[in-house]
Amino acid sequence: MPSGTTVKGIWNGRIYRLERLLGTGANGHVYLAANGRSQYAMKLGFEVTDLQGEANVLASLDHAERGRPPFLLDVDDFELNGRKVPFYVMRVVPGMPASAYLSKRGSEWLGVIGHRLLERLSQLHDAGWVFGDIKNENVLVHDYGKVGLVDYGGVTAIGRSVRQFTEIYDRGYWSAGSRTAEPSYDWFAAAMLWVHATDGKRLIRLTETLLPQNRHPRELLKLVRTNPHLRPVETWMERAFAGQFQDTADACLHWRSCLRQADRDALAASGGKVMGWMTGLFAASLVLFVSAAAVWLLFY
Ligand SMILES: Nc1ncnc2c1ncn2[C@@H]1O[C@H](COP(=O)(O)OP(=O)(O)OP(=O)(O)O)[C@@H](O)[C@H]1O
Repeated sequence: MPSGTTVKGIWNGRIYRLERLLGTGANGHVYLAANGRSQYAMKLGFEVTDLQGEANVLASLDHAERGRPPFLLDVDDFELNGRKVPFYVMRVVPGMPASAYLSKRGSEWLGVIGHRLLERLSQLHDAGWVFGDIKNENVLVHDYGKVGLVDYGGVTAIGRSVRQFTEIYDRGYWSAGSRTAEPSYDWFAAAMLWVHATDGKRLIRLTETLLPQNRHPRELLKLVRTNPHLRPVETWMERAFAGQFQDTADACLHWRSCLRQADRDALAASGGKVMGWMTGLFAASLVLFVSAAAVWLLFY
């Protein structure tokens, strides 16, 4: 719909002015919308049941996480050419997809962003939900690595079947487990996000060339072990692919300890008197990776 379109809710009567399209997906269009001087994200749906399902999940999350301001702000229909179009209004999540942020700001931010994503997942898991559809487009990153999630269409109560997922992030696709909503489902997808964000070309080539019966985490680990950006978190990736954390708090702790270890390795590597250029390069990449993380670990 063109910017400037006015949307008036039939039931709640609130009026919004559409400013621009923020994004589009399988379930609808999301617009930046203004009501007075405030800006919101408005999702207009194709299917009433899908949109209602997402709004219900957002309302339950707001209820479960009462300590923070509500994310879901309005749910209504409006009339367009004699047809009712369902919509809901939420807070704007600022930022850009994780891989764009890493390309722009440098892969040394992976440590901070990865930890913040795990913290957000930990809150969701504690409230009894699994995010389900973790993927690059749904993890938005802004100032100093702050992480926000969008698209709650995949959020599923723990124990049910995941409602919505993206094939290459799905552990079922990689023969690494079921599609039951468990915290480990999100750990796997988070690990895939980091492979995708730092080594997308090789990952896509792998998915195109592997026979379905050969899809297995060991193939993913080959990518991880030959990717310098992921070397510091290699043991975390192994455990995430195998679902081997006690809970998401444990996954956060292990991520931090990987960063600390990388920090120590970088210091040790730079402490030698004579450094070959290979060692120097390795140390430089490690220092780059951990410098943001170290500052953050000290002051966070
Ligand atoms: N609250 C928000 N703040 C800012 N941008 C948003 C917000 N919600 C959605 N977006 C943008 O709109 C895009 C599409 O939204 P969303 O993912 O909810 O649609 P979808 O139809 O469920 O997509 P998909 O096909 O990936 O499931 C997102 O990738 C994001 O860029």
